[in-house]
Amino acid sequence: MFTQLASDLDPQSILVSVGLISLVYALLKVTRGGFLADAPMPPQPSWLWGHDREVYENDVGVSYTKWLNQYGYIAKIRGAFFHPEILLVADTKACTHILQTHIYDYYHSVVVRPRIERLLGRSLGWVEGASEHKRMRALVAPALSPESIRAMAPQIYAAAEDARNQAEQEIPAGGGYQVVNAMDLTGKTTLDITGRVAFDHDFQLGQSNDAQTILQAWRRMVNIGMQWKGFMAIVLLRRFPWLNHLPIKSNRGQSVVKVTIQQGVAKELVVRSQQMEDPASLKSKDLMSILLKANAQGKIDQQELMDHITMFLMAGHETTGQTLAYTLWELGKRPDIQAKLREEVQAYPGNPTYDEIVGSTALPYLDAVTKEALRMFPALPYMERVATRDDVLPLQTPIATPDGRTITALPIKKGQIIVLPIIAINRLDATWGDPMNFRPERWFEQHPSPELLPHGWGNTLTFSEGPRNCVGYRLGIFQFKVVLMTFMRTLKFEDTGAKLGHVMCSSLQPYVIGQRDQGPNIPVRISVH
Ligand code: HEM
Repeated sequence: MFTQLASDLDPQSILVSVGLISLVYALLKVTRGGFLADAPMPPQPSWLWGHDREVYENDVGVSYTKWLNQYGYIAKIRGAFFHPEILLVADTKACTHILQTHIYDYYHSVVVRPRIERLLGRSLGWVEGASEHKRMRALVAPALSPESIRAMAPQIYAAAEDARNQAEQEIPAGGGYQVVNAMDLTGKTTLDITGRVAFDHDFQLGQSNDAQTILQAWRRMVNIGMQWKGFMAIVLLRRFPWLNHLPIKSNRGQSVVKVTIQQGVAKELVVRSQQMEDPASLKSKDLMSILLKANAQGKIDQQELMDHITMFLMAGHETTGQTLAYTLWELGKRPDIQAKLREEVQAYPGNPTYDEIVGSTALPYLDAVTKEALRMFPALPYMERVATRDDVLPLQTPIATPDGRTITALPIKKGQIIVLPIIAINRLDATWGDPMNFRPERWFEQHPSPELLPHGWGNTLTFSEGPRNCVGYRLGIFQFKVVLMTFMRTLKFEDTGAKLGHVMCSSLQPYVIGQRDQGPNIPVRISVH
């Protein structure tokens, strides 16, 4: 009966009772003020929503960027329902402290971790603690090394060319054009690449049943998360983590993608492995061989195998596909940049190797467009952590306290929630000058303040930094460049005039303003050049 009752509840219907509970909570327990007194706070938070509602109602990152521009590289905000203060950290030294030197003292927060588990399982993005994390990372990292990506290159080029040819065939002949959702085009291309290079699985350019089921399940989940109830779910789960364990609809809905993958393509891969003569002797360094071998040797059980497949299928394609879609949109709005990029890639003879394409010398403008796209549109716009012990954050840029002192370090308490707003860090005025301008040329210039630049790839925080940075960043960048180059050679992208809004729903999600209920969409006009 309890299960039935709980499953009928959605975040909106429990709002009133939760409001009352949180009021009692607030009266019984001092949950704010005090420890973060030295950090500046934007004025006038709502008594019930704190600053959370403003963050949600603005475009992704806009409020964080505004506050950090205003107060320096540290600020604190109030969370909804009397949540203890949340610390926003953009200071480079503090980021490095959290993400590199003290990484294992900062766990994914109570909102993030159970969500990752429901979405993708107990794989690398979920695991905590030095020894388990290092074990999983050491298991999969060889599949994503430069050596492995060199071996994948022909398949990545083949998949990109197949996707481009298919797109060309769908364009009406005789100088016609088609309006497509760039998210669909790039999403199925990167899913196809991930299937081929990591799992030796053919998603038939997004047309196979497996591909359709996975893409549709993800889209349904994102559509729900993009609505008001998605915001409510996040603030409620953060305030009342025990809600994570209730079988409410919004929690169960997040498992659909994982279940779809694990009952479909992952199961099929496992069955295939059971038919192999001796998986323990597999020599290949592709992800599937590494996982099957580890399973056959008893190093990982079948559930862990399934969870790694799920994590890598989704993390491997969704992030890169999204950034590519945003790039096609920007290039549609900026024909001058598109023409310059096309000129460079068309002049390049043949397909560059991994080593030629990965640096900035063989195709410098492609490299600059890639860095600019990843700076402006980080697929994961925020990271949220919780301190597992009392700590002191060192600061690169001293901050002025509300009582007029200047401090160079900020003490924090165990349990402190910290948001590392990647998208805001990548768009700060003081660091980037004209951050909202898509300007690849900036990557040929001297950045104004090197000590203020993040320490992650390309001086951005897009792939995070340190021992838990994105393990697939080399593959992400390589497939991004290959697909963009392949499309640019013969396809032309133009603006449709649609105005986009952006929302955080597990990752950065675009929608056409006025059509948010229709889900992620970046309409672009596509023709043969
Ligand atoms: C443009 C593409 C990509 C972006 C922007 C991106 C971004 C990120 C970020 C910011 C993190 C850190 C998240 C956190 O700590 O909360 C991360 C972790 C991760 N990424 Fe990526 N990623 C991309 C592509 C990929 C690809 C292609 C793969 C796999 C083939 C991948 C697999 C992972 C995994 C497994 C982790 C967890 C690493 C760990 O905890 O040790 N990502 N990614």
